Amino acid sequence: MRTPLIAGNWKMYKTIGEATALVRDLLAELGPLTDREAIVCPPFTALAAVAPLLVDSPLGLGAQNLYHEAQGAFTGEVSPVMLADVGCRYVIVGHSERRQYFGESDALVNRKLRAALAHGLRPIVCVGESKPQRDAGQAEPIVTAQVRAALVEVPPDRMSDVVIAYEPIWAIGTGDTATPADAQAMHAAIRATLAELYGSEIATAVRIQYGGSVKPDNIDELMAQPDIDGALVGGASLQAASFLRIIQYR
Ligand SMILES: O=C[C@H](O)COP(=O)(O)O
Repeated sequence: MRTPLIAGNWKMYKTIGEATALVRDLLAELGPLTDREAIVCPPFTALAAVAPLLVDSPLGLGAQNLYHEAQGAFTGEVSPVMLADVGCRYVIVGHSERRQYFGESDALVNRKLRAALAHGLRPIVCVGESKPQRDAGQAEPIVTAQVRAALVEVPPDRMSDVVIAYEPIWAIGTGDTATPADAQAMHAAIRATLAELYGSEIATAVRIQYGGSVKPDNIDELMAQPDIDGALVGGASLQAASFLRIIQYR
């Protein structure tokens, strides 16, 4: 049985003071989580301030990116060792904004994913098609190819730590969510690809999140789909009330 994962990706928002205030507001309202997991992914600068607030709380901690080396002369980068050290359990890898604005290739995404696993982090690897790709009927082959590329040389026994996030690029920050049926269809295609790569037992156990304009008013219908195992939430994770409602999907 898959435990759904709701993750808040705060992107490049929240100073240390704002981040700690939001975490305090979330924890004030959030009861114990028994059938789901929830995490926040603040910017790097707020991780160390947020981490102690989350100890023994229902919320976990993730980062938004990492570099694939443990240490070295890589000015400006942050390593998986450092993320584990600050208390992260998860790290987002290959978000479409990183692919689009920072030129991250499938090969780099794969290196980052393997580095995360090597240092005890759970990667949330993002895949998704653009609007022109969807309009051309190429969404499924493009997304499943991204999944295959991200998982090169990832052995079966590490797949229980991998989370996949399907985020159609045209749905991110636009208010234009994929319909639950379209999202479900892509999630099923991703799971079929996982079954080809690893067999059905492992494929059935991997969590596949949906991301892209997830809001309080669409989370319930999305989570009702059989292959949607959580959400990667951007804008709606920046306010306590909306993120709490998403975590508390029915
Ligand atoms: O990582 C989160 C996604 O990019 C979705 O962002 P959004 O919820 O603001 O559309």
